Amino acid sequence: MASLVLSPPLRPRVPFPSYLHRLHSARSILASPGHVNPNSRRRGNPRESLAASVATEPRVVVPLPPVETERGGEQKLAAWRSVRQERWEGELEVEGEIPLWLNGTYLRNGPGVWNIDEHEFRHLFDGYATLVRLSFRGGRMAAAHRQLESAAYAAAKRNRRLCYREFSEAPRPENFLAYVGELASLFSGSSLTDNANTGVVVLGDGRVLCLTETVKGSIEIDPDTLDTVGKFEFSDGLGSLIHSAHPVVTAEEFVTLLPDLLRPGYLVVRMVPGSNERKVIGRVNCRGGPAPGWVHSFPVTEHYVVVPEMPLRYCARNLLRAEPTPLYKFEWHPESGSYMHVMCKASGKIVASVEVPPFVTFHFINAYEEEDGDGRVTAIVADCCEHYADTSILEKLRLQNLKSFTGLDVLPDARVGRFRIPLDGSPIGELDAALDPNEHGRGMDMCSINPAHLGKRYRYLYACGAQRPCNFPNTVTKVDLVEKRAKNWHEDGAVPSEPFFVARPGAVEEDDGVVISMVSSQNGEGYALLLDGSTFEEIARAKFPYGLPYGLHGCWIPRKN
Ligand SMILES: CC(=O)/C=C/C=C(C)/C=C/C1=C(C)CCCC1(C)C
Ligand SMILES: CC(/C=C/C=O)=C\C=C\C=O
Ligand SMILES: [Fe+2]
Repeated sequence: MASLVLSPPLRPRVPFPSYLHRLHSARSILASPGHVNPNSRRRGNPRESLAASVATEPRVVVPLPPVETERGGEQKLAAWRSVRQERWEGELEVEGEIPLWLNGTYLRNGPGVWNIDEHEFRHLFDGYATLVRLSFRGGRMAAAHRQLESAAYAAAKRNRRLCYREFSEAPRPENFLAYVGELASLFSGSSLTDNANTGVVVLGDGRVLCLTETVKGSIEIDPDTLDTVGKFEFSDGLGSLIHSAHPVVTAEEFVTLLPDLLRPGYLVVRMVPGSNERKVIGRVNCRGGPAPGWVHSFPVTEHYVVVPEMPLRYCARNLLRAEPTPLYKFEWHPESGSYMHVMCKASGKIVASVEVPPFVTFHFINAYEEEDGDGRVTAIVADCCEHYADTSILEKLRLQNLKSFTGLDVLPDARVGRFRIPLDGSPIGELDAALDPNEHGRGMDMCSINPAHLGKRYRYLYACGAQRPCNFPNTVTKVDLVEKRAKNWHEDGAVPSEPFFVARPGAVEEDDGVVISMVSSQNGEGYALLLDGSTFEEIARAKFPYGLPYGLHGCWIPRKN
């Protein structure tokens, strides 16, 4: 069994946090008889307030769990296996050179625990939120890993069963009365999960939030300790239960969309630093369908918010079901049309609403305004990771499918979908591939850009692409939207997470910086990978002492001094 003592012990050249070698790790608490909670057989309502559930656990050194092995002793990819670390911290040995200017913290959130005892979750998006941190200073790298103490996670640990509705999983009511109670709690939102497993953002005032698609799953954390601070309470009484998992966050504002399932549409809202109050910028009424389209993310330009209306729409009936449907809480309505709406940020007025070809996307990449010779904005260009209007990608993200790669090429094709939304009153917008998708192996998701280009013209995007055959995006790709070429990083059998671009302070070129990704490698290990943003050559990697589960989105917090 591996142990967490780094060998040989590293002697910091620059002061590092003193907690680096105080470690606490435990695998699958929910499966470990040693962790049976005395309350675990408790009946009644297992849901509780987040504040009550925030636990401060003792820091003790315990051995690392053995890396799971397949029959015959061959080690397995950790990406889709639960890797529980209630509290782990350590310095990582670096191969290569970390630029001395890289000074700050990269935080990544994502599902990382997909079981409760013997019960294995169904879908990638069901897993309990897992934070991994990389701290860079003076060319060195330290790391930390913790579970987020959401009420959903705390209740699952305490009761050893699912207590809240996750993306594809719902607690099974024990009888008809309990079922009626469940329905009532669904309308109040109390049965929805607060498992904030999708992203992590830094507000302009420095507060750090983990987020998911339920509004109650907005949870503040302390980036230094990864402690769960508590639920982020919005003080505005806007009342929506769900929002986009990806608000657009800058030093000046937090902008997000609140889908309205009763009167199909979206509220576009804005919150400023230091406040917990979202103010309504405006409202978009849906043009099609029985319900709003899923808005996992949306793009903005300097002056406009773009509201996508996909034919993959929320479905009230599916929300009420305990059993998953083929598209989970959603339904595909191609007949309802697909639209892109553009709202002026200053006035809340809708300046364009055009019909576009059908599309399926989780992630918008960026958007910008096109001007004519007189500086008048004539169109909005909005780019996304587009799945050819094929919803089967949702099914491909089931854990059973992710875990059973047979060598067949089963990842559906994806492209950089580029919308052109005219602002001259024409009713139709365009959607085309921004470059030949073969440049990135016809895989495209989990994207980032240089944040200095948010809402502006830009040339480069970073994302995960594909080296086929594969069942999941397995490359890190840099796309040059001007040359229409891509550079691809790949390692056999490895699964890299979202490449995250960090600009060099003082940089002039858009791609002057580094790209960080966390890789789960074929042999069961996990490492942080640094690529040069410009050449896309590997500049450093640093191995974790255990395998890393897959994670979703990250953020960068520069060090202040
Ligand atoms: C991880 C990720 O990308 C998406 C997570 C989405 C979640 C947890 C969605 C949850 C939902 C419910 C539990 C009920 C209401 C609808 C919806 C927001 C999809
Ligand atoms: C990981 C993923 C899609 C991969 C497709 O190729 C989507 C994640 C969505 C949530 O953040
Ligand atoms: Fe996402």
